[in-house]
Amino acid sequence: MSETNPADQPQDHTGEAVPPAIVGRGLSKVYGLSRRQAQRALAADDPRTAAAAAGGYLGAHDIDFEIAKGEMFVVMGLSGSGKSTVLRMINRLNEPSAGELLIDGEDITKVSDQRLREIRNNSIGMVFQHFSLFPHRTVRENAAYGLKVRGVSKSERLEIADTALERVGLGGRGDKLPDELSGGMRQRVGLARALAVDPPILLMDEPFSALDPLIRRDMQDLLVDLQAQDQRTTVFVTHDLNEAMRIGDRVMVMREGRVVQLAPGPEIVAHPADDYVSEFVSDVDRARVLSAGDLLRPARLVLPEDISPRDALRRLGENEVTGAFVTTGDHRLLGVVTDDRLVDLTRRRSKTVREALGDDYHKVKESDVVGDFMHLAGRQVVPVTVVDDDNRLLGVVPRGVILSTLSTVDEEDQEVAHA
Ligand SMILES: Nc1ncnc2c1ncn2[C@@H]1O[C@H](COP(=O)(O)OP(=O)(O)OP(=O)(O)O)[C@@H](O)[C@H]1O
Repeated sequence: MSETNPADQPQDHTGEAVPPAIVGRGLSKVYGLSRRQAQRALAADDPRTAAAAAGGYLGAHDIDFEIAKGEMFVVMGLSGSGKSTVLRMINRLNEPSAGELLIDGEDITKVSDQRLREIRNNSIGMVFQHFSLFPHRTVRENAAYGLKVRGVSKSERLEIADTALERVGLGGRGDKLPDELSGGMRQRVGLARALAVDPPILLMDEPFSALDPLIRRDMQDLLVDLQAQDQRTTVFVTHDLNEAMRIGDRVMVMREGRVVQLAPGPEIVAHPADDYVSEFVSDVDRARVLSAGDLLRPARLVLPEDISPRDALRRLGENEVTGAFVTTGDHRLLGVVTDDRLVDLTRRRSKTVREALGDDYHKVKESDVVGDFMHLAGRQVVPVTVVDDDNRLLGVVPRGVILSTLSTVDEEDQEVAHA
């Protein structure tokens, strides 16, 4: 298993570390056995077999994760891998057989039933694949349902519901009945119902899996937009790695009740932990998932702006390259110089490389996806060049790295391609 890699310790505006929103430690779930029998099975050398021998089923085993506040955390795996089991342990719809589950530091496996109800009502919203809307109530009333349960007055809850419907693109449709809407729109009502309550944590169990691909994509885009605005701690279950990539900050890949990899999507694509993960990765459109930042390599040669053409030529020779970047003292990119232009300058006895600066290179930002610039790679003397918002040079994406990454060649060959 790859390193658990909890989200980089997030900090608030004062630089204080912010504790994670949800922590799972050693979480296991055995179905069909008493707690005592389950714990006996979990203590065995082979818990899966022990659980089965006792007439139970090991749904999830020894799961560890930390979910940061505001993170979109995706749980992904094949059917039956234990995704829903893990999700439902977070609000104890599934009672964990072992382990701790902390929400804002409080272990909810130990709280009273009343406290659990409070946490479920106030802190955790849930969206399912089938939203089970009330067919005889209007879209607005359906969206307001969670607020009704919380005792919010009618006028207030209908107003909040309208705002939520607006946010999911259903403004003006509040008076309709659910069966007057398409499948995709009904899912939007379900989402509006969850948003109306505004829970700090949202659990989503395959919410888009029943939708046609195009509508599904729209819903993913909508979720990404909403998430950019709300930064709500969200746990999203899916069996589709492309969906996981599109929406997730990090992805936890599950197989047979265990975690096989937990990492940001691009890292999973670049370094799948095993053959099971590789199988998922082979279906991913890497060019749309990987960004310049994921393929970033150090620039081979960076020269200061006050270097003489003669010294610059010598450095090119020493480094066996035909071109180099020229930057200011604070790393801002001024341009590139090539050996032929430098030779020209030395002949003219020029003192500075500034006259030789060219701009025949392609600049991208770290977040630009490879698919948007890969056609430009290799057309220029220097590789695709990555800069930050202040035009500071971050590095390059060599053509060989792009080609080898997109064609799943391993890292060693990438280095050869880079050289
Ligand atoms: N209540 C239950 N009793 C017995 N076994 C169960 C129960 N719920 C789930 N399981 C089993 O536990 C395993 C994990 O189920 P889970 O629903 O978590 O998988 P999943 O990855 O979410 O799959 P899917 O995408 O099909 O929902 C499955 O083999 C399932 O049959």
